[in-house]
Amino acid sequence: MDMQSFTSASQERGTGETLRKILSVFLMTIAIVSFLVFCWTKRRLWELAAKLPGPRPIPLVGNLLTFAGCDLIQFFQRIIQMVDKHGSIFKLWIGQDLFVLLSNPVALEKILGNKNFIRRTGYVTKVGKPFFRNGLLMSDGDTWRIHRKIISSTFHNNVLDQFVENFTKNSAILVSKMRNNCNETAFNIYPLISLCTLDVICETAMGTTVNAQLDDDGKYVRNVLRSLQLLSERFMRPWLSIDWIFNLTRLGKEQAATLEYLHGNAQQVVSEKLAKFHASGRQKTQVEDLQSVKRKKLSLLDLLIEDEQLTPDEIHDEVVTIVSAGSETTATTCCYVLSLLGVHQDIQERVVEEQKIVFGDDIHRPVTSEDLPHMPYLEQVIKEALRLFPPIPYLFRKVEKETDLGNGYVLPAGCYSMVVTYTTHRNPQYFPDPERFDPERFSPENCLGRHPYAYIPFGAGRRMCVAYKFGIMEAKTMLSTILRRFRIVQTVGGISTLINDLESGVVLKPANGFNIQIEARFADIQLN
Ligand code: HEM
Repeated sequence: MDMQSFTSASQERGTGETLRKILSVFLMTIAIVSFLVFCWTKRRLWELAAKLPGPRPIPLVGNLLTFAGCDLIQFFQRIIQMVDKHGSIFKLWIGQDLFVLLSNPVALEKILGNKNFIRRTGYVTKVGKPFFRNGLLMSDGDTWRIHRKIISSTFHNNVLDQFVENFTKNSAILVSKMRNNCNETAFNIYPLISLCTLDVICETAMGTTVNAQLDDDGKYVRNVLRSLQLLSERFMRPWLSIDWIFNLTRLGKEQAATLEYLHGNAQQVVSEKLAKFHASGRQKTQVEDLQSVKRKKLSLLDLLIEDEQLTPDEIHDEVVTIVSAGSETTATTCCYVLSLLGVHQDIQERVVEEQKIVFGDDIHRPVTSEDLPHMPYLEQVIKEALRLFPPIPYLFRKVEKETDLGNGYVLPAGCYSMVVTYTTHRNPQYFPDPERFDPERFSPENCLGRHPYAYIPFGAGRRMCVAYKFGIMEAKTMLSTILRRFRIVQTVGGISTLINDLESGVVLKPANGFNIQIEARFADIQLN
């Protein structure tokens, strides 16, 4: 190499190095400025978070390690222990996200009662979206507002009354299956009840008979039940919320196949119903006209199609959401009631006495919609069971605006609130001796003056369960049908076994099931 080319090569190297230096200074400056902007935008959140009680976080991961390696039972227990330790308002950092756990009715009212706080958390939505797509549970903003109004109108009292016939039909199948378990030592009632509520919800929501109770190994039934388990499993593993990681796992692949089948099935039902509606000349039913509702025996899907406000895809998402939201919740409610009555025989007998007033000794007469208002004590029992064991243990909302909770704590905008229903319902100020099962708490006189957010099994505010009346009516029908025929002799291990075993998946239920022993109230039950 001559001198000239050596000089120009070293000049080029020098220029390259200078450029590299300028680039690294530039990138560093961007990183520092971004970090400062990030800190600046978060400063108020951090400032207010610092004033909230809670366990000490670790930089970057926050309190995530508290839950490392937890199964669904341990996760729930850890949350309850933390409420015991830190009180009814405290914070948890999950990575960079601030969660404030609330069990205080006054604070709850400020969050759940705020009509502008309708978004749930990003995490819940991310994990739930593949299942429920854009249905009510997942949507927000104008889509949610418009859809909520439409769906609420389909749950008209006349439509609900018409569904009682369906509740009764499926309850009759349930009790005929329960006969096989009569006088056995003990059995888990959950699978039988959940197949019954699945039959009910598929028929009332979609108008399709899936015969879950008569063929529990059918493809549809297997897929629905498995899809709900998969949802719980993913929900409990935050690292699986990252789609590409989840999609590589066995769970991810199984979920994709399950959902492809379920959504395909629902799509087909929607298309067939749409075609039928168009062929019938698009006649719309007036839900206010009881006779017409009764004559047509319409499902919620039929009503949404007739309404002609939602697109076929939107209808699909809403129907899939209703099927998922409406089956396990009511099933666990009935199972808790039966388990509690197995422990509290005196209360069980009082429920049966009330049934005798309505039905006499007729154990076979189907429940009608007219019968249901005549079972106020059974309703109190259901409400008290829902107090002790709310099927949905947490409610999430994004706190969109800084909110003063009124007791020295202020929630920063951008944090998430996580309402812990289970501990909210055990506040001795509103429910003295909270662990005691006492349906008298829900007598009309005893409810007077209670804080409206002290009892929230169906949520509260604008996003409260859209179908709570449906849930109560279905539970009453099933329980009336069961309790007129069978006595719950005992609940294995009593209530403490239920409590120690609680796992918070899609719903809160004991991991080892609801193990009860039953016997026939009348000898002829073996023959009918
Ligand atoms: C005893 C039974 C039930 C219980 C305990 C229950 C409880 C709940 C709770 C706690 C919420 C969330 C409320 C919130 O975030 O504030 C909810 C929402 C919902 N529930 Fe229920 N539910 C029951 C039965 C049903 C049934 C039978 C259906 C359908 C037929 C249903 C459909 C829905 C839907 C679609 C939502 C979402 C509402 C929205 O975000 O606007 N639920 N339910």
